Amino acid sequence: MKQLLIETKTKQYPLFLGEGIIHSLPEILRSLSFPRGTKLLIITDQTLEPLYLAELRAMLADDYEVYTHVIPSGEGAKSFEQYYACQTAALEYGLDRHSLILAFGGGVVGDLAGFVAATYMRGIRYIQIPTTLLAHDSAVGGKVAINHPLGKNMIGAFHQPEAVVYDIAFLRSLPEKELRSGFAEVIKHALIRDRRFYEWLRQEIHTLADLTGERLQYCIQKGIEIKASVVREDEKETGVRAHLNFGHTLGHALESELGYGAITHGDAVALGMLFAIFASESVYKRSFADHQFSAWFRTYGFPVSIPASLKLERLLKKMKGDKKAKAGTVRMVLLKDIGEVDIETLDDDTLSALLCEFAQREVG
Ligand SMILES: O=C(O)C(=O)C[C@@H](O)[C@H](O)[C@H](O)COP(=O)(O)O
Repeated sequence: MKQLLIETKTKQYPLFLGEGIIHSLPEILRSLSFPRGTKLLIITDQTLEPLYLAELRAMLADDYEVYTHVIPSGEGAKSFEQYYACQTAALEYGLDRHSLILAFGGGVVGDLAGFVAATYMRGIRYIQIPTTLLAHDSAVGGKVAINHPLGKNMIGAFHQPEAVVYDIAFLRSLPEKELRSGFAEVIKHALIRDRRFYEWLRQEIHTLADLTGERLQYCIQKGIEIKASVVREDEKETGVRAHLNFGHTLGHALESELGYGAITHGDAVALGMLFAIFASESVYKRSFADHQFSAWFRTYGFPVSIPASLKLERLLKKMKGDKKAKAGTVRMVLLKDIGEVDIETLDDDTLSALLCEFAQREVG
């Protein structure tokens, strides 16, 4: 089992990474140095419940009074209704300020359960136990949130977990679309900070089928290290942390416009990255050979053009509501070079023209 340290201004916590490490969860929890309460609430989703919940519950029963709460699977569960149901469960089970929440699942469970932990009795401890590739990103760094029909992750907090326990054995049973979704964030991490890792990806990962064994573990570890280095510099997104939003300005608008869950987060971010690269070429007057990126992305099955059903004006409106926007003006993360990004302010006319051109471009 590997142990990485996630350090932020307010907290340091371990990330345990390995195959089959879920079976060591009781020992891992005992090794953590916070005062232990009596109650523990596992929040998970309907897909994971029949596969693992009974085993997980039994594993922890010697150390805790274990309670469980199951949410529907999918992005739609990051809703106010599900958040409220989690809070009701926590109150009914009598969780107190010393209780612990386990977020057992992918990004949706992690974001929702983390936000429940951030706000229950003004904040209690929680552990992230990611089960997807996407969660190599979302489980690290303490961003927790639910969605609003008017925008993705609009209601949330920064609340760091006590630990992240990442058992890559869970990834074996991931459906292809979930693997692809997580891989988009791996590509993002490479593009924003690490040219050599980007080159490695282009050489080694030709199809999603290559994402197994040592290659998969390398992608996860590199992604986590890059994410951790950004969060170490800037925990609360006052500066460089916004770079992690590369591809997300359009990506989040797509998710919200299509309806949460209609497109995976990673597919939306991948298309958002293609748009960001397209905009970067125009703003920085340089060429990244956009068509090559589109062709590369297409080999994994990512969408490369904006669905014709979407209205560009509505997408623009959502992009203007992005969290990085200032006084209604969009600030997008753009690619200066492979491994280097910056934030640029784009006025409405420029953004609108770029989006139209992007939507109409020929993808060979
Ligand atoms: O951790 C971050 O910071 C990120 O921006 C990582 C993103 O990949 C992730 O999707 C995040 O939840 C988006 O944050 P948001 O603040 O734009 O909602």
